[in-house]
Order: sequence, then C-alpha cells, then structure tokens
Amino acid sequence: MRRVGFVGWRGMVGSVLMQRMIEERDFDLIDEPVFFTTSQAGKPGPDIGKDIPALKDARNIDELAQMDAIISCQGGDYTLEVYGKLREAGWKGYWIDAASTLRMDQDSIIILDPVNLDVIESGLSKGVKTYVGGNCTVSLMLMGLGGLFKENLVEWVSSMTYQAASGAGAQNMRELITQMGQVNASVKSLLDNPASAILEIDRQVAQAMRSPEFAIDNFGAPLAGSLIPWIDKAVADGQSKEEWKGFVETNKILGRSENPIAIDGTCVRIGAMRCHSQGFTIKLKKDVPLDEIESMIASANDWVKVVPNERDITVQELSPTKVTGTLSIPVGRLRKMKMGPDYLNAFSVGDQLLWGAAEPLRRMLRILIQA
Ligand SMILES: NC(=O)C1=CN([C@@H]2O[C@H](COP(=O)(O)OP(=O)(O)OC[C@H]3O[C@@H](n4cnc5c(N)ncnc54)[C@H](OP(=O)(O)O)[C@@H]3O)[C@@H](O)[C@H]2O)C=CC1
Ligand SMILES: N[C@@H](CC(=O)OP(=O)(O)O)C(=O)O
Repeated sequence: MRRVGFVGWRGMVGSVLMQRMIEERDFDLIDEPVFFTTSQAGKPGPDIGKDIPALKDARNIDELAQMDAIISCQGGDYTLEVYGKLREAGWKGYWIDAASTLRMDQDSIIILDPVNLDVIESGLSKGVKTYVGGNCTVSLMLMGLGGLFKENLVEWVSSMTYQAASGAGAQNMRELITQMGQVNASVKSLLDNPASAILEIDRQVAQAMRSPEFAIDNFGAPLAGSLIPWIDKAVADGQSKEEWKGFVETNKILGRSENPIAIDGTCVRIGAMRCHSQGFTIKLKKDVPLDEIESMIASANDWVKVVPNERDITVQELSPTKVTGTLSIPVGRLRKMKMGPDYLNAFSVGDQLLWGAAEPLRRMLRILIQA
C-alpha cells in the first residue's frame, strides 16, 4: 500500500478520522499519503507528522488513479460524481468510503470488522475493491448487540433511536447550540429570580421556540427542548430512509442475504451532540438466562461494556455525556420483558463519529496494509 489518497479529510467525519489515524500512528504505515480537496487545491495539507505534497484536486481522475487506495469522507454527491469515472478509467485500487452511495451495491462490502471480519476477508480474497462504512445507527447497534447476533439468538429487533445532531452535519450541531442559547436567553431574568413562577418560564420558552426568530434553518424544527421523529427522506411503507437502513444494512453486514433478520423501529433526532442512543426490544429465538446473555454481549468485542441494570450506574455510564469522544459502547437496561422470557430489553450509547463513521474506515485501511 504505497500511495493512499484522502478526500474529505477536513470535514467533520474526516477530521475525526485524521485524529484517530494520528493517535494510532497509522500514517507510519503509509509510504505516501496524498491529500485531496474539492476547493483548496495547491494549499498545504494537514499536519500529520511527515512531509506531504500540496493538496491535489479531488476531481482530477488522473491524480486519483495514481493511488493504491482512496479513503473518502467527502459525502455521497462526491462519490456519485467521481467513483464511476475512476472505475471506468480502469482504476483497480481500493475505495474506502463513509458515504452511503455505494453501500448496497452488489460489488461493495459494508465494513465493521469487529463484527464482520469474516465477510471482509472473504471479499478481499474474491477481489472486492470497494469497502463502505455502515450507517452510524446500524454500526453502533451491531457493536453493542454483536454477541447476540453471533450466537444466532436474534429472531427480530425493534430499535427506537435517539440520534445526535452530529448525524445531520456540522451546521446542525451549531444550530442545536444556538437554539439552546435562544431558549435560555428568552427567560434569563426569570431564571435568575428564584421566586419566579415555573409555568411562566415554561410559557415564555414555548413562545420563544415557536417564534419565527427561533433558529431552525438546518433542522426545520426546534430540537433543543424538543425532538424530531423523522430522519432523512421517506421511502416505501411509511419508513424513513434511516429506518430502512436498519434492516438492509444490518443483514448485509452480517452476510445474511438469505434468511434476513427483521429489524425495524422509529428513528428520532434528539438534542445530544454526537452520541446516538438506542432502545431495543429483542425477540430471542429461545429463552436464555440473563447472565448468559450479558456474557455473550460483553465478550463480543473489546469496546462493548455491559452496564448493570441498576439506577445509579445506569445514569452515570449509559450516558451520551460520558461516552462522547470515546470508542466505548455501553449496553445496559438488560432485562427480560413482560411479554415473555424470550423478549429482551436493552439500551446502548455510542459516538456516531467514531464507531459510527471514522473508526471502521481507518481499521479497513489497516486490514489492507497488513494483508
Ligand atoms: N456526519 C455524519 O455523522 C456522518 C457522515 N457520513 C458521510 O460523510 C460525509 C461527510 O460528512 P461530514 O464530515 O459531516 O461533512 P462536512 O460538511 O463536515 O465536510 C465535507 C466537506 O466539506 C468541505 N468544507 C467546506 N467548508 C468547510 C469547512 N469550513 N470546514 C471543513 N470542511 C469544509 C470539505 O471539503 P473540501 O476540502 O473539498 O472543500 C469537507 O471535506 C457525509 O456526506 C456522509 O456521506 C457518514 C457517516 C456519518
Ligand atoms: N443519517 C445519519 C448520519 C449519516 O450520515 O448516515 P449515513 O452514513 O447512513 O448517510 C444521522 O442522521 O444520524
């Protein structure tokens, strides 16, 4: 793996990827990292601790075609514009992508190696050249519940999500914080007075959130102090596209083109910054004791952590505030449900920019380098 091209490295997902690659010293393993841009060709690239050429034009097919592998975090429109032309030009390198564009292509593999290293290795041995990171919600669910899937215990899953603002992009994160500030500012003097009436505070907050001045350009609705139960566009059968991905991507990651596992639920945007949380109802194929379930979940990978189903530790550990910026995947609220002993309740939290986006990409590059 002599030359590796990076596109989209200065965006939000790309910056997290750069940070992780520097932390893990991945650049030591790459002879020639080459950085591309759609807007700043000729300018200096990022500081990665070694000399690199000036930024190259990310739309220049000849330049891209000189790479042995390309990692793109630039987004789906860029992939759509460039990938086909590059392959048509005869490029045989590895394409590793964060965008969803190529995920369901017959010739691509969705990468989440702690869960599907076997699928990735089989793809490599068959000559597959396109590897795409999964949807963040799907990847985080599989990192958390992978042990149950591995044991073939899952009949179906209903997932109700609590998705962070970062999933919608950097501008949306800023808008969430702006909304929070507007809410606070609307009742600042009442808040400063301990004798003020809470219902008056509530009335004025609602008024501020409904006013035309409230910042909703990106989300289209208030998120701070509220929620939005729809993510992405509509697809068939009343599902949102985010909900649709739960079924198709999970089964593709697990290599289950036959006998797919039914997965469905409601995807909801909430006012967290960059951690997606999910509440699961899991129909097990059989009644398995809870302690066995806990050890299956806990032993599936190095990052998942079972949180005992007790109030104090749950409040501390199963929290986006605790998890943000880390690779930890806590899974808790594990208990059998009133529907019967083969119905399991669970709740997980994960950073959607790490395991949900950047981490599977850098690990795929390592797999290629070490192959
Ligand atoms: N956000 C998410 O949670 C997830 C996103 N993805 C995928 O990754 C893609 C990229 O997402 P995301 O990282 O959020 O996109 P960003 O909008 O943060 O970055 C995309 C590109 O915008 C350009 N850009 C323009 N102005 C700036 C600026 N001020 N700062 C940084 N970059 C700037 C950069 O390209 P240039 O240098 O060429 O100008 C950059 O690579 C998505 O489209 C999606 O396909 C996948 C999983 C999760
Ligand atoms: N749709 C996700 C983020 C994302 O970018 O997903 P995908 O990689 O499937 O397009 C969210 O809003 O939280």
